[in-house]
Amino acid sequence: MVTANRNRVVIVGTGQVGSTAAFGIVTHGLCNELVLIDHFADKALGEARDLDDGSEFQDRHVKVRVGDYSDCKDADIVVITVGRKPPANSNRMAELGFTVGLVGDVIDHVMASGFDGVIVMVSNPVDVMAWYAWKRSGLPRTQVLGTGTALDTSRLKTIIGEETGLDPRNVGGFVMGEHGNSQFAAWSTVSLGGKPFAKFLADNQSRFSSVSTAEVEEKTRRRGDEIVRTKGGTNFGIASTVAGIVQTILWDERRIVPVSTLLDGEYGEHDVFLGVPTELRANGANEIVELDLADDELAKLHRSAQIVREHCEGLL
Ligand SMILES: NC(=O)C1=CN([C@@H]2O[C@H](COP(=O)(O)OP(=O)(O)OC[C@H]3O[C@@H](n4cnc5c(N)ncnc54)[C@H](O)[C@@H]3O)[C@@H](O)[C@H]2O)C=CC1
Ligand SMILES: CC(=O)C(=O)O
Repeated sequence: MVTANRNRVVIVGTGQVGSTAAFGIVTHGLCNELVLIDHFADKALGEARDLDDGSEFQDRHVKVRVGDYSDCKDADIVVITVGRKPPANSNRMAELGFTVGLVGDVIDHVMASGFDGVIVMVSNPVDVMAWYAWKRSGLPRTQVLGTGTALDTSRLKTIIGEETGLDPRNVGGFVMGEHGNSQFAAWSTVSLGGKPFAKFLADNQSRFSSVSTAEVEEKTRRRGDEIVRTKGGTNFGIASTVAGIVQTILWDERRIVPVSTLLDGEYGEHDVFLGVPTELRANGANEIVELDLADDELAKLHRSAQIVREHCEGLL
């Protein structure tokens, strides 16, 4: 449960993703204190100083400082972004061997501090790492979540916005499953201006004849790879996603976000973390919204579960 005064967020890993997420948290003034930890203490120190130097021009002062694992004891949220920039032409599951040792070490240090807040996992492969962090930490299910398909859902909306020329915030619905190649757009949930998206396209053939759901879905799936290819990693989209999740939890906003959370019977799945719409509260990931997915969508969710579960095997 977060403290009433929304006191402290810790980010472990201050590379491209961690430092940009820190900037998002600072610019939105989400907490009183932001503590940065990195394997290279000088890197965290430099980022903290640089972030704090904008204090005069921020709406609210968030004190940013470098810290160590003892700072996790009283933290409300620990965000984990350790890893490495994704290699070109790789996939997220291929990062498992590199990341798992780092994440295990981080979880042990965080828990040794006496931490009892919410872990937000970002490191890839995020669904596997969130499950591993949940198991390894011994924390309740609500207190460990991954960013899941929250970023992919935002990407889907952005791409629909690009294709139609409309504001992406007109789009409702979810990308679900693995934050990886087996993710899927749950088209039965996707709407534009309140109309099912497929019906919206059919009703506006003359304007949007070139737009297809298959193409939008594929562009969404490939968006991360495209950005990695062009600039060597992704940071802004995920940073906004992390800041949004942190805000929702810290301020007990109760937004429904497709974070990666433990399925314990929902959708007929057990013991696996996947991106599904979940109500976020001050204590983390609460009720999963169990949608009436179409049969083909449910089959895709099961496929994602199978892939994620296979990669969890043997990690403990
Ligand atoms: N879930 C998602 O949607 C996304 C996940 N990611 C993932 O985020 C992770 C980080 O990516 P980048 O920031 O681009 O990499 P990066 O290489 O820029 O930063 C990684 C940072 O982690 C630090 N680090 C490594 N081991 C550590 C340890 N044991 N303790 C403390 N710090 C440690 C490094 O010193 C470095 O500063 C990767 O796993 C990447 O795949 C990236 C974008 C989106
Ligand atoms: C790197 C990654 O996971 C993404 O941008 O989707």
